[in-house]
Amino acid sequence: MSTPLRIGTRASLLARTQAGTVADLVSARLGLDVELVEISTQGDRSSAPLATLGGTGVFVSALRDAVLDGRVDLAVHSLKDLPTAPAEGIALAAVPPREDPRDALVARDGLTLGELPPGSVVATGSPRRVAQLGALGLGLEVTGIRGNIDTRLGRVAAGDVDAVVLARAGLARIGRLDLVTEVIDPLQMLPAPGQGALAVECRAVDTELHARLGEHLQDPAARAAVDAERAVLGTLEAGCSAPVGALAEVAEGEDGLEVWIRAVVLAADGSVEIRRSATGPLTEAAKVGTRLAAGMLDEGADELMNPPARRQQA
Ligand SMILES: NCc1[nH]cc(CCC(=O)O)c1CC(=O)O
Repeated sequence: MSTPLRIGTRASLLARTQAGTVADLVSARLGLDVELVEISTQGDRSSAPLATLGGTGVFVSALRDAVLDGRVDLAVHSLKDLPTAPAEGIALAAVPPREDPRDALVARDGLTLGELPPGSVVATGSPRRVAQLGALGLGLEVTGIRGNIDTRLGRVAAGDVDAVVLARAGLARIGRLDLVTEVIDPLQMLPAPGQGALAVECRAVDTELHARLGEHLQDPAARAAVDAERAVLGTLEAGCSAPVGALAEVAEGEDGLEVWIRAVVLAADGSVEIRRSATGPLTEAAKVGTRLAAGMLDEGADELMNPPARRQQA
């Protein structure tokens, strides 16, 4: 192959590492030459709260534009940053093997959540993490934070805050697992749908490339798990800024591989929550997620996510 396959990435260390992982897979398994191309996005250029930048899609659309107009052939995203609505002309070609999806605590002095004294300041910009920290009832004070992983870690090192909560996967990818003081059990904090997984997108018209990526890069269990988790988010019509956690796991059942999914929807402060789980065949992963979320809506999930007071303010 003379012209290399161009892989679009955001410029952050995490994004470049993720794209590098995919580049290595493409080169090893498809035998193609690859080239990384950095694309800057609105989410990278601004330090405003994500919600004010238009929420879910800020990191994603600039990369998709580069795929659609032919500057690059593939885009690599953190799957949890993808909006649930499909994008015109773009195919989700592969979900490679997933990192550990759990959240991680990075706290001063090696402390765990249970060891942080009441009144300790924990920083996170994620409504899902804010709500679940509140639900733990530990008397922690939660404060907002933005910026890349290094910036956030720096706030603990500088003593500005007592702890931050981050995706364990991001820390693993940039080689900072040494800083983790607790990997948070999903019983205490369910991760964001798709957390720890990567999305490899290409042009929908590149059907041959799409098929080869699906065959050689995709981990079928990871794909099924994120399909189930994203179906929860899509059915709830919630974005990445909603207090929704979901985690699907794949295991051998009586009739073959099964997906088991847990999900939670919380009030913003974590004072009320709806929690459910469901299971079904791997081949119907998305249906399992949809069914689970429909049950949560029956229990009032929509009112929890969009309380009347907040509707009036908007
Ligand atoms: N929302 C930002 C974001 N998008 C993906 C990751 C980490 C990697 C992943 O979750 O796969 C992060 C940072 C974080 O949540 O700590």
